Amino acid sequence: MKFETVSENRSFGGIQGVYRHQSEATGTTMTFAVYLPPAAEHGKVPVLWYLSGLTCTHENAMTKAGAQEWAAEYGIALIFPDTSPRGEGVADDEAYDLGQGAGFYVDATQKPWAPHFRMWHYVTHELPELVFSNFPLDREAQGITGHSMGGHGALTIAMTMPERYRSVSAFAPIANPSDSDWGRKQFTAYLGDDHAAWESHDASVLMRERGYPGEVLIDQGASDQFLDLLKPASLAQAMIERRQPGEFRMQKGYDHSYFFVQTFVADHIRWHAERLG
Ligand SMILES: N[C@@H](CCC(=O)N[C@@H](CS)C(=O)NCC(=O)O)C(=O)O
Repeated sequence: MKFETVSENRSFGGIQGVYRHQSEATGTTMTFAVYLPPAAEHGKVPVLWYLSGLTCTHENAMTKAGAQEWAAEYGIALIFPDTSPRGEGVADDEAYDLGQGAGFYVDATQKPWAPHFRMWHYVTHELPELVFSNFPLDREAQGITGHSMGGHGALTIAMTMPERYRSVSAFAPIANPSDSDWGRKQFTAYLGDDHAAWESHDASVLMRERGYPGEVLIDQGASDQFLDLLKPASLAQAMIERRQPGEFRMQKGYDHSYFFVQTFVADHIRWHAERLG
């Protein structure tokens, strides 16, 4: 699989790269970022996938989360995919929470989204094939995290493929999209009226039905301006019903922004590093 280098910068002794490739999954050019820690100079390193939220590209977390310092310290690589296909021939919507920048980590089945909006396949199949064949990454040591819409992606992907994603955490995830305006509108657009498909992309439903075989770490700002849309209580309730091991932390005074993410990112990277060994 071919890709081109957009930029590479030294960061905390490692390399923060941005790359571009022609994606078969989305039929578009996709940009992604990879942070390789210094340890990657000596052999394959564990990988933490970081999925971003609404309106984001590969760049938001890469420049705002402050994750590289901790990834360097714990010897773990970071991968930042984009959040949707983009471009002139790609369907879009005027709203910030539908279309480009809002792929919701599903494979759309409905018009006009189906031809390009295949972010589940992109993030779980195509991009892994590309990065594992081209970077010194340990395929057997993958964890996944994300923020908001990306937290939804991380949780649903990890609970669907726990044998592959050996650790999972989330920052302020969209926790119960089939019962939220951050979910119903997008699932109707991308997946139609097939509520079984909705449920297979709903972290609270998946938590109730299958849970995750390891421990789960969730951080949620207690002053998050989007609490009504994120619905953390649904996920916390589902974790209790499932007897899911893990930590669900309400962080006093924190909002939804990257100031919240950058405050707790070290805890999350340590969490993954400890489990990916
Ligand atoms: N209406 C807000 C909502 C979007 C929002 O808060 N997005 C979060 C994820 S759900 C984000 O990470 N924004 C980009 C950033 O803070 O860099 C906006 O357009 O900024």
